Amino acid sequence: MPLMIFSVLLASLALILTLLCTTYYRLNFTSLPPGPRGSFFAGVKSQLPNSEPWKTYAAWGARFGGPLLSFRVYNRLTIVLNSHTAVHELLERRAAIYSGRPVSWMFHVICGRGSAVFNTSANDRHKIYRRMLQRGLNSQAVKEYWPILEDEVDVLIRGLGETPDRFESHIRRQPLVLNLSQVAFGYSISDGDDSFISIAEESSKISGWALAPGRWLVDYFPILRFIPAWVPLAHFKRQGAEWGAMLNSMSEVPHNWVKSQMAAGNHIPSFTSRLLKPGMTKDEEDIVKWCAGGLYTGASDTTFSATISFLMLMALHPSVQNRTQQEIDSIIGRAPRMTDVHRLPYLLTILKEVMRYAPVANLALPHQATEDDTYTGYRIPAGSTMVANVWAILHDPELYPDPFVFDPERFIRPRHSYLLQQPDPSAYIWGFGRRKCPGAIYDLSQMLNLPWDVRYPIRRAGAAAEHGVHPLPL
Ligand code: HEM
Repeated sequence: MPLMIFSVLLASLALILTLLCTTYYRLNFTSLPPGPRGSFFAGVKSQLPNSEPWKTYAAWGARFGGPLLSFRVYNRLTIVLNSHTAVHELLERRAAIYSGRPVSWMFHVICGRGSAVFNTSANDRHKIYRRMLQRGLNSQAVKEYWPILEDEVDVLIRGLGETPDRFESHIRRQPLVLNLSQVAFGYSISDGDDSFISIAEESSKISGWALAPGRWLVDYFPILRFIPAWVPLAHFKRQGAEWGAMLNSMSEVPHNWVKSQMAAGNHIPSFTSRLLKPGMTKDEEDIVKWCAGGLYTGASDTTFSATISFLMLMALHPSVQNRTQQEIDSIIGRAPRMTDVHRLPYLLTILKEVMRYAPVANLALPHQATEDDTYTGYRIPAGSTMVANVWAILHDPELYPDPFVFDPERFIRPRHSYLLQQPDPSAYIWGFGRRKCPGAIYDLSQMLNLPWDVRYPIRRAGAAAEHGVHPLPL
């Protein structure tokens, strides 16, 4: 008996020692990826740039070497992936442990936006969101929106022709009308000053302020969220509550509008009306609301930015425009429709090059590592914020020679050419793993619909550029 107790004690001791040694080894002999270390308390907070952080991360990556870069702001560790191999291995192949979202205590908790598709952690609810979005945005479903897409371009052209000085608002109207109103809610926006547009713009601004990195101490010391709002220094609590109430009522407006239309029996079929069912629980209805909100939020700024980049690059490269026109004239011989697009290979390469040259989401959206991991000998602790530097990858001269030259030809080199064909940027621009953009097919359809119909304003802008006038009023 004593021998048995002794053996059990010995085995337990061995187990404890092994655990201690493993932990000690992991903490000490595998190190964090290199990067700037900053001050003891705030880390690199004061070194973070106010704009274009992707360029700073790329420069830090080059300075410190290696596929990963790490830095700390207060107590939060960020790991930047500057290489396509690291992105592929971690965010795609190991997606099961890299698909979380870092919590922004200010935005997700104090402003109450944690249940949005973008913000929720990779849990069962997120899976339900993704299934619902997939149903509404797969290639078959997207075909149903083609007539709306085609009609909308006519409105855009008319607007650009009649009031070119309101260029930006015409382009902004396009994704808003399509996604917010027609597709998500069956709502038709009357003009550029519609209240739905103001709501959308306001909510995008608030989200930007509430999510600004390094701005809110509560994001780094979440215990601060328990400070009562009346305490003089708790300005963030009062501000967050005010923004939260505004954001909440803004997402309620379109949702309640659909419900009232349905009750009156005169609604236009939409993503929301198709999913709302009588007798739904509050939570089920909330899921529909957040998904429709995701459609709108995902589509507005992204599509706007891609459209502006496309127009500007076309205006600056008249030879590319002319070649597109020749392709359309020789292959289709009339204004093409959505079904013709895949017969226009040059047009498709232009879109690839626009997305590569001026990516919309230069850093995609941050993911979170949900378990401890290692990569190329570096330690990645659970809870790290993982940032894919999409801009650095799409401007990596090893993947894309002369990366700062706008050259659609790079994607159509003949197979036998001594120059390798360059990777399709679609592998990076839509994000990664279980978080990849569910609106990719939809957005491509929308973008593919643009080029021929906007060629008139593009031509005018191009001609102006040749005479030294700024090509577009940006
Ligand atoms: C040029 C257009 C667009 C670009 C470049 C783009 C890019 C992205 C990127 C980079 C992400 C983050 C992926 C990640 O975390 O790894 C994302 C997420 C998302 N996008 Fe898009 N997007 C575009 C248009 C759209 C459209 C048109 C919709 C809806 C109709 C949409 C809906 C969403 C949603 C709901 C998410 C959140 C996914 C999640 O967290 O699970 N996006 N998008």
